[in-house]
Amino acid sequence: MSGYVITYFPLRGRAEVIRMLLADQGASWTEEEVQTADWFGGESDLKQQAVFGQLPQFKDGDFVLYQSNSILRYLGRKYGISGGSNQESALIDMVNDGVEDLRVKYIRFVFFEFETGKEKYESELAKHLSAFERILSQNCNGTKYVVGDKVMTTKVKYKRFCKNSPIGIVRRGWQSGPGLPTSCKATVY
Ligand SMILES: CCCCC[C@H](O)/C=C/[C@H]1C=CC(=O)[C@@H]1C/C=C\CCCC(=O)O
Ligand SMILES: N[C@@H](CCC(=O)N[C@@H](CS)C(=O)NCC(=O)O)C(=O)O
Repeated sequence: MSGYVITYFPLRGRAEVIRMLLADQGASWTEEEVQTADWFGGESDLKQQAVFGQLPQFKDGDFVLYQSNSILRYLGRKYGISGGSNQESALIDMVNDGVEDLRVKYIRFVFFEFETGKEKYESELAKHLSAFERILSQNCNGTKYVVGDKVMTTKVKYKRFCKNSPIGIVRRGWQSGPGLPTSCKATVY
């Protein structure tokens, strides 16, 4: 066993990309599921323990880490998939930060504008995703990854949270997938 533990709600959410990265690397991990009622009802003292009062929490043996993107970068460095130079790493960070921005839009939509903002969200989504497609297409004519040409150097994968609402990142290859806007080329989970 690797000694990895992901503690999160029973959701894909911010834990899913960590799971994807580990799965891509052939690593195993344990899941600690926190029920949202316990979390918000104060039954779990994890919220007090959590550095910023939030999940996911990631453990690598005794090493405990929070912040999903920090966890991704930690694992990226650990597995040697965070870029072959300072500039490659910066480009990877740039794309990941772009995904974070999109995630925030998605969260706003899901939690605050689900009934009222669906049309707007979906119409703007293609535009947001086209930025990632442009980056992908500019590297090796779109046949490889966001950065570099080696397998696992940097990869983007969209994840489907709900119908036609893909978001999320994992450093991975890309291809057309079902359930996405027609202009979007990405793999859907
Ligand atoms: C029952 C929810 C209780 C947890 C509330 C929590 O503060 C919200 C987490 C969202 C924040 C970022 C995400 O990706 C998280 C998930 C966003 C949307 C749900 C997507 C469904 C899924 O990923 O499986
Ligand atoms: N920037 C943090 C955000 C973490 C976050 O928003 N966590 C949510 C779940 S996705 C949470 O713990 N919500 C419960 C709470 O805020 O009490 C990260 O990327 O890990």
